[in-house]
Amino acid sequence: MPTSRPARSRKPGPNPSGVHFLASARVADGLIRSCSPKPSDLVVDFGAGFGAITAPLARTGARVIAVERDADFARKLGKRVAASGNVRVVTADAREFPLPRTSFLVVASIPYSISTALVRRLLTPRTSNLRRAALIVEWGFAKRLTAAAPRSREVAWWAARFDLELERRIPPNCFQPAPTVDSAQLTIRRRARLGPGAEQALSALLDAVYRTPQRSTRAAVAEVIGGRPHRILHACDLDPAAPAGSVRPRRWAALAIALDGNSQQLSGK
Ligand SMILES: C[S@@+](CC[C@H](N)C(=O)[O-])C[C@H]1O[C@@H](n2cnc3c(N)ncnc32)[C@H](O)[C@@H]1O
Repeated sequence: MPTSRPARSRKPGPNPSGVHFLASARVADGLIRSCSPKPSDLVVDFGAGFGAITAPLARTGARVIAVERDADFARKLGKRVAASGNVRVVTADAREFPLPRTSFLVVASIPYSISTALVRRLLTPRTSNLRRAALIVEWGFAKRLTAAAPRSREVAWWAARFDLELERRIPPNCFQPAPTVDSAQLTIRRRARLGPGAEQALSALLDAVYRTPQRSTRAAVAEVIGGRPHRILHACDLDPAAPAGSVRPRRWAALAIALDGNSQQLSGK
């Protein structure tokens, strides 16, 4: 896996706060490139700090919302980006900031302490308008989210509807001060939205799977659809005998789409 050599970006100055600021312009650029924001896009930077990501984001011409909880950081960032005209700095907690009601991107080096809460807000709701995200997160967190067979129903729900990819390792020396852990660039891309019927089927499948992940795929699916699931499992190329918890979440999404299609055919829709 490639690592990124740090290329210094604008220094934030003395840092008694314990916050790990991104100090690599190359990492910031890579993050932005993977979302390729256009001037018509709305991009949110959560935990914007002094703008290591906000400032290069502003140069893409996209509309940028920089959310920062620390009022002093937010004030300094506001001054830094005042001339750009396309950045709104908001002093707020990222866990409560109202998410955009239209399609949006997220490019951010998020505070690791709120990673789960933030990703939950972005990926759990059926109505989420998130289209794409590039996040710097703790290495272990990125590994958990991108595991082929997630350990929890929650992560499987995210991975069934979004492509979650661990793009690259980001070493501690890309930050100032350097953290004790490795970080990662996590890229998130929404797949085609499921219809309401397929989403309901997916939710029921994941409930059944993660209640007893070690039982067979055949048993888990039979619980949801009743009767014998052999034909649909075969059609979806799923091994009936494999442990349900070993199946990739995107395969559950494909099965949910097939189940929804079957029920629509049966009801003559
Ligand atoms: C890892 S630093 C990243 C700063 C900046 N994005 C950078 O890359 O240099 C995380 C930032 O998130 C801010 N922060 C911490 N908790 C937050 C929260 N709940 N909501 C919004 N910002 C938060 C911190 O003040 C800090 O500026």
